[in-house]
Amino acid sequence: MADVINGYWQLTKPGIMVMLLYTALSGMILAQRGIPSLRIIVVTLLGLAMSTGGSAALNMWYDRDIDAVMKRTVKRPIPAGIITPNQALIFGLSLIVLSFVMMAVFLNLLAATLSFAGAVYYVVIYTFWLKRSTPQNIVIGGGAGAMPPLVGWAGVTGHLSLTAVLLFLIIFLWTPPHFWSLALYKNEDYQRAGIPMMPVVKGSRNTKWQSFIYGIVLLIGSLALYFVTPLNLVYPIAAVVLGVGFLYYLTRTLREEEGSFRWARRSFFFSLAYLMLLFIAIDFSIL
Ligand code: HEM
Ligand SMILES: CC(C)=CCC/C(C)=C/CC/C(C)=C/COP(=O)(O)OP(=O)(O)O
Repeated sequence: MADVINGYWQLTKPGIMVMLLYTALSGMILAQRGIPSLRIIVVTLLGLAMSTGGSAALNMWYDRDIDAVMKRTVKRPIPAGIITPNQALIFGLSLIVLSFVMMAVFLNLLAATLSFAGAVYYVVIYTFWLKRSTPQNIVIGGGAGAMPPLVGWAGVTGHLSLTAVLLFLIIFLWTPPHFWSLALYKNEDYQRAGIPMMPVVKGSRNTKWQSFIYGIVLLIGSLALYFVTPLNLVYPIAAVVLGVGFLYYLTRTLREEEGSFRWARRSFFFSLAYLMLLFIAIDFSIL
């Protein structure tokens, strides 16, 4: 029984979900320029947890064939035989529908629709279509993971703004260096599963260069936020320090010899710290 409960929990990709919720909360604090009401926080984050968790479950339902052949994913609940594919399908669909209804009734239709659109984007556009067909899969698919701040913003204000779009853009530009750093050292897995990730199709050198270029554009995009919404100096300082730090890791990755993945691994972990700290800096720049 405990195995099954844990299996359902794992279907939601909890680690990634927490980060997605964190970026949404950060967007909410910026939209409110302070702490929003507890009711809005709870409904928005619970709704998003259900739509992101539900779409992760549908991703695992659809990808069960490739998850079973990749070392990193073979222990997931479906390939491990803990949850059946149909259970995952019903669980994922129910969470997404419930999330939409709850947000539409208790929050507003824009937030509910954006959250639903994020789930469709991740499941249908990324998982069903792009992931198995093009090396640009995660560049375009990154848009799904960038949607939570838009949902948070809409949850608080009932509309969108240029500032919200810039938060989206920051996560969108961050996704390629985040994911490709990992894909470099998980290349064998993706090759075996036949997924056309960038390092599989274009090789590691080309992928590292592309990551570096996204890193530069990300630094510029993160600074743009400072010019569209009032923030104190903490933000641009953090954006420069973190952005230059990320570029340092990506440069070391670029310079390490073929077959060594020490800096690729470090770049992946730095990407997680980068996003967390940048969004903390946003909130510290207004509070
Ligand atoms: C298309 C977009 C993305 C792809 C393909 C992707 C891919 C991945 C993969 C494959 C891992 C697993 C690492 C492992 O199992 O060792 C991972 C970890 C992680 N990702 Fe991403 N990611 C994407 C976007 C995002 C976004 C938008 C966020 C948050 C805003 C995020 C946050 C995280 C976190 C926190 C982890 C570490 C926790 C964990 O592994 O459970 N990712 N990512
Ligand atoms: C607003 C809303 C509902 C947005 C949905 C956002 C969402 C769940 C984004 C997840 C992005 C992500 C972690 C992709 C993992 O890629 P993968 O599935 O290829 O990774 P895997 O190989 O680990 O399965």
